[in-house]
Amino acid sequence: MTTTTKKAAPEAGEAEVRVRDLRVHYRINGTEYPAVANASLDLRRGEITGLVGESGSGKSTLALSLMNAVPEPGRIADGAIHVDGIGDVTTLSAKAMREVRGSALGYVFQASQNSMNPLKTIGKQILDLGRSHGVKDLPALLSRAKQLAERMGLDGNRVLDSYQHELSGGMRQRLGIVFALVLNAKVLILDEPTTALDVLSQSAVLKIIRQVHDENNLSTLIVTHDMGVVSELADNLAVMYGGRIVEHGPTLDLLRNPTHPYTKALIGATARIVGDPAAARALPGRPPDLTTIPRTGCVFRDRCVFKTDICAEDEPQLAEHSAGHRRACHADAAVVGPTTSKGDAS
Ligand SMILES: Nc1ncnc2c1ncn2[C@@H]1O[C@H](COP(=O)(O)OP(=O)(O)OP(=O)(O)O)[C@@H](O)[C@H]1O
Repeated sequence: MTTTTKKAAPEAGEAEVRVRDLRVHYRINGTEYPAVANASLDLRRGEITGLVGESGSGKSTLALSLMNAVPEPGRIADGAIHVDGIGDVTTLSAKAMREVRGSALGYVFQASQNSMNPLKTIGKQILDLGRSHGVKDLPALLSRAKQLAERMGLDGNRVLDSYQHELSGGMRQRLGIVFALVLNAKVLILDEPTTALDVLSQSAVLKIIRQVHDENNLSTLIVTHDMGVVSELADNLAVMYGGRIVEHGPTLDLLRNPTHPYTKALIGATARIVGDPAAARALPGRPPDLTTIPRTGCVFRDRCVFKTDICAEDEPQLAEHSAGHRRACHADAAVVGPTTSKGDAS
């Protein structure tokens, strides 16, 4: 007789989500182009990971893949995404995926503040969410939603009785986070969670995200093009360019010792990190779009001040540079960092 033992949930620091060799394609005019290529990333229990990079680098596509929710004309072409207790989400049926979305995997998509149901109050939408996931104690669910809304600085009773059009963009963005957390998801994915907020509300909401993350020992991924936003919040940062993760490591280590020229340039362009807006330097050039991402060699080489001949021929692979710090670059790490000159983070 065989006995099955339920696998224990991961301890703090263990990987709850493991993305391996992920490739995601979009089809444009009959041709498939990779928006994410060879991406491998762990989301660890108790840690906030910031996924940063300029617009178009593939961040949202990677985040959507974690929910197996890449829209047409996109598809996950290769790789695996293991979520603890669920399995490889790339192989789950649509029905199984619907069950885990929201309950195990909480998500706030970009612009989700515009995607609430305009015909139902927020409270009714919370009840619908609960029913669709088989929640028995609906009053308890509403009370948790109210508490979370209050944590987000909102008037709980008022927002639950409101329709979307009665709420500001900032209020809706906070409510998006409430929806993501109300079913006790263990993995939280936030795509640009604070873009509709002014700077003060932004930092208040980020603080609350950190508290709720800590209290519930979550594995959290925050996607943003604004390195300043996540540098104060995330435990580790993954930097994307041209669909690749080009550097990944503990936040402080990465900010002090960037080992990829793109990370270094991003840091130098972020006034909040540099400290002096006048010293922040915009990145020269523009990122590639899907059709112009180089198919061979390093995707960043056209904008790289450290490029050599090999960069046109051979794509650098993400490899360990120091404990927990990975980079994909042919240039010597010591030549790229640390950031000390004017305009760099120091
Ligand atoms: N539905 C789609 N059809 C075709 N191409 C797409 C689609 N969605 C995204 N892309 C392309 O895929 C690439 C990656 O886009 P993605 O939105 O993942 O990047 P991002 O880093 O999240 O950027 P942003 O911060 O602007 O959302 C971009 O070149 C984008 O134009």
